[in-house]
Amino acid sequence: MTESQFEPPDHVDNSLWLLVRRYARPHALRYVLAAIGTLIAQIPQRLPALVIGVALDAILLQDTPYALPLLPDGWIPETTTGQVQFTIGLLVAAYVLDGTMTWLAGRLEGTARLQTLHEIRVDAFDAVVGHERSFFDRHQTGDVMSVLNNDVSNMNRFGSNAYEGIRLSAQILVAFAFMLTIHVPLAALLALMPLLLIGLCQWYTTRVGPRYERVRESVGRVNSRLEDSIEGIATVKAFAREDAERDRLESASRSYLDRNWSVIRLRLVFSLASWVIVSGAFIGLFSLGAYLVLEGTPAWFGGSLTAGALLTFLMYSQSFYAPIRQLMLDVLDSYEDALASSKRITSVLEGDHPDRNEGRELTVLEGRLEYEDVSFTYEGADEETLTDVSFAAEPGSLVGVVGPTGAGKSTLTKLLFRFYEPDRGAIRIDGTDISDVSRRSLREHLGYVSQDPFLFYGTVRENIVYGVREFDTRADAPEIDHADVVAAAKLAGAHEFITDLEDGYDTQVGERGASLSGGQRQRIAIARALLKDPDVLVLDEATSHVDNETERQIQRSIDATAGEQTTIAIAHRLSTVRNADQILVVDDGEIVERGTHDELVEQDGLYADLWRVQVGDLEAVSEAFLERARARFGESAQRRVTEEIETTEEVSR
Ligand SMILES: Nc1ncnc2c1ncn2[C@@H]1O[C@H](COP(=O)(O)OP(=O)(O)OP(=O)(O)O)[C@@H](O)[C@H]1O
Repeated sequence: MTESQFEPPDHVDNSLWLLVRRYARPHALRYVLAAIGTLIAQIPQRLPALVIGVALDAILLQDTPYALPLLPDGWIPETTTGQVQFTIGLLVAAYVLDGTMTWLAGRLEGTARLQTLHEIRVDAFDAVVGHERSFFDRHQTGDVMSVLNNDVSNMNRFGSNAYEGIRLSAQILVAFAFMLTIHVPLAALLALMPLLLIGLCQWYTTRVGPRYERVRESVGRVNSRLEDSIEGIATVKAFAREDAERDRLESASRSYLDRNWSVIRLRLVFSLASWVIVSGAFIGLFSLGAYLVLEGTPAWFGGSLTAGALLTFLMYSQSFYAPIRQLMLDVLDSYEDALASSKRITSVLEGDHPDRNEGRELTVLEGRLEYEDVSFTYEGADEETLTDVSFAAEPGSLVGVVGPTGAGKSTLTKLLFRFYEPDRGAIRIDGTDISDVSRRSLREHLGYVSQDPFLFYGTVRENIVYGVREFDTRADAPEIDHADVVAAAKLAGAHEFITDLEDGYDTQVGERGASLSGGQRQRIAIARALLKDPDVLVLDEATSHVDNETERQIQRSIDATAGEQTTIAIAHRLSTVRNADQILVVDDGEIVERGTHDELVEQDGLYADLWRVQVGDLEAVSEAFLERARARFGESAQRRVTEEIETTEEVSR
């Protein structure tokens, strides 16, 4: 896999803007009201400094008369006591208004932001599960999870910082407006300082953006490593590879650390440079202000400046400098980080994934399945995996698919589900080309049991009903008739062991069904597929983990249901498909032989040799077969064949 696995498609110019447009815009009213509330709250927030400055000059120093901008003189009490009370009243009113507006705005913004994120996460998940199998061949699960978790959470950080950005901008503007009311030339001088910072910001963003992209990638890699090691914990332990896994994680985590550190280093330089500019400006302002107060202000520089006014001005300048720095450091920084995350999210959202509802509904009347000259190559593979595969399965028939490992048997059935699209040829059900119908409706008619089926965390019962009902533990979820569940479990040879479990059908199966044996898991998966009552059932080595007797029992059940559904059974154990109406022998992506068991034994080809090996008739195995086995396994071929015979004999006994 390449370094940058999640790249937005070409038609997306600005990923972050796309997410904002699509997900924040529907909540625009709440965002705008929150922004207005934040803006309004700035006025009462800045008021106390102004009032205290005026009160200081007028009441304590008795330098100037008590006067506030925009307030008619008639409103101001004349006595000192009255002015003190008036000042206190103004302060209380300012704090109450500030608190109320901030609370309201925070509430509006908080609910809108969480709703926005919720929608992004759900849509991103929907897009991920909408992708076909090739997407999951290309991306590691942990990396995909990090898009859904870390990158979406990163958008949350950006959302709250962007809101903070509005608050800070308002604070800057209001502070500046108040400073203008005190001393225009001094305020104008102060306004030059942000200009110095713009160049610094440009320097920072061009450097930090690519670094954040690399950090996001390494978060994905750490997640992938974690996921891989924990998922494969049984293998890790069996091979005593804990230390090796630790080393691999350490290397991924080290790369994350290094990349993150390179961001932090840059940020520290940026922070220091901005601090120098801001502090320098503040000291310059204080020096100039003190000089003007002591020496008197020339008329051309705006006239008099009192000590109280200078104090207020300096307090405002703090409400001006601090937010500018915070805006640069936190908001700009989280913007760059969110930009990197938004690229990964839009790559998932906008990536080329098919719409599972696109196409017409599939109607199955009989269940006749037909492959016509189907060829297929996996992405990135040099050779075709399937070449000109053609066969027809009559409604209700059982088709066995056998052949050496890696021959293309599973691939053959993956195309039926449209997990992948064939390069050439067509697959038809009752004459309808499956590429014309929606994937959803196609899959509603199909059942699938793999060699290593996946059980979800939940009860046995929930896993059996999975294919026909939402995996839903809500008390009011529609119920499936328990008798149907039991009937499916009986057909799958699972009922007996389920009733022996401590809580029967309500037994928790553990993570991925960990508390059950491989054969038990397979039987639950077969029950799940049979309960769905599909028109075409695919069993991909579905009974490989069960003993011979149970397999025979399941076979009898499937034979009994055959006639109702068309079944394709892939098997290495040839006895599994011995009674099939038709057996396809696949070798190197092609169907090399076909017929019933007896016909194929009669043909004396590959199938006949495979059969002889499995029944222990080694003497009769053809020289061509042994030659081929030698080519495949080298010197140990003979030994392997003998071992297989011994195993088969043991199993038969
Ligand atoms: N997702 C994939 N991407 C690329 N190549 C794949 C993928 N899945 C399978 N292959 C390759 O395609 C070939 C056929 O694989 P397939 O799983 O269909 O074989 P099979 O006959 O079912 O084998 P087995 O009996 O061992 O299950 C193999 O060479 C395999 O390596």
